[in-house]
Order: sequence, then C-alpha cells, then structure tokens
Amino acid sequence: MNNNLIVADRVSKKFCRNLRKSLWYGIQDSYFDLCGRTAKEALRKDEFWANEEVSFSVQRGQCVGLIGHNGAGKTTLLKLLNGLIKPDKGKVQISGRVGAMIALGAGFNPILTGRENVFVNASILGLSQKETRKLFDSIVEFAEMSEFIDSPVRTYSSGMMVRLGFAVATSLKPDILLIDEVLAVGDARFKAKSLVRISELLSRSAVVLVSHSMATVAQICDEVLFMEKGRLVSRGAPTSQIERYLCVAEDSVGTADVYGDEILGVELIDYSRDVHQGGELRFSVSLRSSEVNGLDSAIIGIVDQAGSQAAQTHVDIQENLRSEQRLSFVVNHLCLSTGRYSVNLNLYSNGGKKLCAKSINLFSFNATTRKHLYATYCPVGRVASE
Ligand SMILES: Nc1ncnc2c1ncn2[C@@H]1O[C@H](COP(=O)(O)OP(=O)(O)OP(=O)(O)O)[C@@H](O)[C@H]1O
Repeated sequence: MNNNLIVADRVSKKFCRNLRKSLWYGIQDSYFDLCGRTAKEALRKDEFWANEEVSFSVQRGQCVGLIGHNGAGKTTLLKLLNGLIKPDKGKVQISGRVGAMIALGAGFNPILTGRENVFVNASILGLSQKETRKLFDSIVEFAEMSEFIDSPVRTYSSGMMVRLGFAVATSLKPDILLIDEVLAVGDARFKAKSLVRISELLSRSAVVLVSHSMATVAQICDEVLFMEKGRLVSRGAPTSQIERYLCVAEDSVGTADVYGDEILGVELIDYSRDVHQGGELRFSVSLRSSEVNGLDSAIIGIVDQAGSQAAQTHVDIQENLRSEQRLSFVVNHLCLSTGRYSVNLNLYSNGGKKLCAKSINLFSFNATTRKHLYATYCPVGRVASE
C-alpha cells in the first residue's frame, strides 16, 4: 500500500491582480495548451506567485497543519492539492480518494436539498447509490441535520453548511482530507466533535488542515508548514512553527482604535512577549479624561484571533482621577490556550453606568502552554490519589 499520499514537488501557481489582463492571459495560456506548447513561465505584467516552489509530502496517518498570515497562499495550495486549479510549474501527486472542505458551501448546489447534495457529492467521489444509502443515516446523524436534510441548501446557515459538508467529506472514507479554515464557522461543540472525527480518520488517511487557530493546530497536527508570501518558509514540530508564526504576528503597541477619552499610551510591565498558563498580564495606560467625576471601573476583555472573547474581567478603580492619569492593571491566573490574543479596555464612570473610553486592540500578547499535563489512570471505584 502506498503511504505517501500527497507529494507536492516544486509547485508554483501565479495569479494576476488585474481582471482584464487575467482574462487575456487565460486566453493566451489556453491557446498555448491547444497548440501543445508550454505557456511562458515568467511573470507577465500584474502577475504574482501565489505559490512558489512549494515542496512537501504527507504520509498516511499524518496530520499536517498549514499556517501563515492572510494571503500567504494556503487556500491556493489546498486548491492545487484538490485539483481545483492546475499548477503553472511543478507537480502534485495525489494517491486515493480526496475529501475536501475548502470553501464554505463549495461542492453544494444551493437549489438542491441536503439529501440530494449528499448523493451528488458521494457519486462525484465514486460511491454507488447503494454505498451512499448505507452511509446516509450516519452522515445526517453526525451533522445533526435530520430536521433540515430535505430543505434546499440555500436555506442553510453557514454553520449548518459546515456540519453537512464536514460530515460528507469525512464519512466517505477519504484517503486524504483537506480542510480549510471553515471549521471555525461551526459552534464549539461541533468543532470539538470534528477534531475527534479527524483523529479517528488518521489511522487510514492523510490530513492537511489550514487554520488560524493555533490552539487547534497544536492540538491535532503532528507537523506544521509555515507559509509566507506564497513560499514554504519553514516546517517542523507544531510548537516551533506556532512560535514563529506568533513572533511574526507581533503587533506594535499603540495601534488601538480608541473612542471617547484619550488614551495617551500603553505600557506593558515585565513584558516578555509570552504569558504562560496561569500567569499574569501587567499593563498600564496613560489617560486624558474629561470626566469631572472621575472613572470608577474598567472591563478588560481578551479576544482571540478569530475575534471571539476568550476572557473578560471587571475591575474597580479606587482612586479619584485627575485629568491626566496613569492606571495600572494586573490580570491574574490567565488560563488561555496557546495563541495570540488582543486586549480591549472599557473605562466607566458614574457607578459603571457611563462608558467614557473604549479601546479595541490596546495591545496583543502570546499565550503559551509550556507546562505539561499529567494524567493518572484511575480504576473505576477508586480515586486517583489512592
Ligand atoms: N483567483 C484569484 N485571482 C487572483 N488572485 C488570487 C486568486 N485567488 C487568490 N488570489 C490571491 O493569492 C494570494 C494568496 O491567496 P490565498 O487565498 O491562497 O491566501 P491564504 O493564505 O489562504 O489567505 P487567508 O488566510 O486570508 O485565507 C492572495 O494575495 C490572494 O489575493
């Protein structure tokens, strides 16, 4: 059995920034194709390499994470692996059946019902009607879609589309599973369930997962490829690559969007870039306040990269403020999954009733979970300490 299921050999793909030129270049390339001539490899005006000389392989049983900042070329690479687009240079070699979730709703016909779409997708992947009928109930059960399976897909919410798409892609026993950021759309419970399903598939499949959630990547991937500007710039163990990604993501302090009273500056105290599990975050803000009665409370929000609130805390401010003042805060016992977070700050007066200043993305920091978790086996009826 061939275990090297994905091989990308110096794969390159170029795109054009200008739509008109891109159409013209497309016609030129098709003409070259028809004449059996190879199209020009060099970049023409307004073209750029969305993927350049990317080489890697993925074995059966391996889950490879693909990380990088927006526009790095991750989705383009997944599309090349899935055969949705052709490389301009290099070769992609795929062995076995591919299950893919690359774009929300991709592969679904919106006017067909969920049921019809399951059968269409399965037949595209080479399953007979009989085989699909056998799997159908388990697909619908996993997607938790029994109520809606006979409604047209255009009426589905994005979360429902992801649930059905993921259930189809993973139930058809793919040798290769390609998943783009779409999982982020599902709710937390479905996301957890999906990660378990991916781990189960790993006994027979090779998985490539694109994600901006470093917690997910750390949890499930055994190797991570880091892309920048279309190139594969490094690869290795998840911790080292995630650290590299987070370092590049290092935002400068002071890019906050501020409303209301003027926040003059932010200072991070004892700042060493990373906040470890259970650690604390100390910062102070200098403020020019027009609030004559002074500010009396603050809400500090910690937001992950997907924009979801990861933690929030309320703080009483005990001093009477002068017009210009420095406020210092300590957030204790931070328990966050590995990843990058930004801090929002709201300041209130009048017994917490009046919002005086609202600062979004005051600064960013990395949370790391360096400590190892230990578990002890505990036979039924006995407690672990016995
Ligand atoms: N069909 C297209 N035509 C022209 N440019 C494109 C096309 N598809 C993608 N691009 C460009 O190629 C580059 C890589 O895009 P891609 O979607 O692969 O990045 P990504 O790493 O997946 O980004 P994100 O994290 O934001 O999803 C971007 O600059 C994008 O604008």
